[in-house]
Amino acid sequence: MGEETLLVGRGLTKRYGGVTALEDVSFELRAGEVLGLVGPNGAGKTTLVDLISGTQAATAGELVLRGAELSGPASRRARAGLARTFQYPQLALELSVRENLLLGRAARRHASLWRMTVGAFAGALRPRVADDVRAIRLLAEELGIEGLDREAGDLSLGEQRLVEVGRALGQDPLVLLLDEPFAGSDAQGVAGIAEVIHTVRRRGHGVILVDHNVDLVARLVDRIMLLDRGRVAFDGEPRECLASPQMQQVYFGSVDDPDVGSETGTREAEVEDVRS
Ligand SMILES: Nc1ncnc2c1ncn2[C@@H]1O[C@H](COP(=O)(O)OP(=O)(O)OP(=O)(O)O)[C@@H](O)[C@H]1O
Repeated sequence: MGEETLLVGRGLTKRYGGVTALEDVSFELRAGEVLGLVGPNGAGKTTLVDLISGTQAATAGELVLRGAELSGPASRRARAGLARTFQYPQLALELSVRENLLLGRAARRHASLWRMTVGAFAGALRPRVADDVRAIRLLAEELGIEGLDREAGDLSLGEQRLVEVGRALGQDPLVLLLDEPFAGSDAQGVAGIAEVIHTVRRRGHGVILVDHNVDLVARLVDRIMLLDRGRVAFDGEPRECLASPQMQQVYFGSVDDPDVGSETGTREAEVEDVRS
């Protein structure tokens, strides 16, 4: 793991009217690091991912990516090196798997879908298309994505997730934000997504992985940040996090129950069982 600081968040706060979704959250993601973000429903995990990706504007706080302020709309942040997936995959359902993956390759180069469309019509993309198509064939092989000509709308939820994660990897992100990527995935999907996480780490870039499955997260990440009601309850080594009183308190409301494993084991079984 590299020591270089990749992304810093300071004092991030988000209020929706009277609801405080996130309160004074600070964190650091180092180059080559995978940070797990866990916490019960409503803890603020998706809100944090939204604030980082620019999907939502922060009420307060700042973000710094490789020493430069990270701000503005999601498209600008994508060009700066951020890629994300959503809790509910957001593919262009009428396009093929190949075309969806191509969108990822193009997103880093173009300011917006609008400019991308104009660019495509103007022929600006043409010289790169052959390279992109080749790269996508390799990417699909690596992740176990089959049937590149299928319409995205015909895919199962798990397949859509894998394509969305593949599309995000195609952006060659400095920071990849994955919001519950395993839900609805079968074993092959989980393996493909884990491969993406390892690839980003090997490149010396960073991943923030949100998931309910604490056990699975603990096996894939270098560090875990536990959120509880919008605040950071724990930030440290996965094993220490699993054994921490904060973990017991947040998930069970008691520090006496030592059996976090059985709870997370149940969730893992859900991942295995939800075949799509
Ligand atoms: N658009 C919104 N308007 C009002 N409140 C919101 C909005 N989005 C999120 N919230 C609230 O902010 C809090 C944090 O929500 P968030 O979705 O970030 O939690 P989460 O940890 O991702 O939960 P889950 O695991 O269920 O996805 C919750 O209380 C939620 O109801």
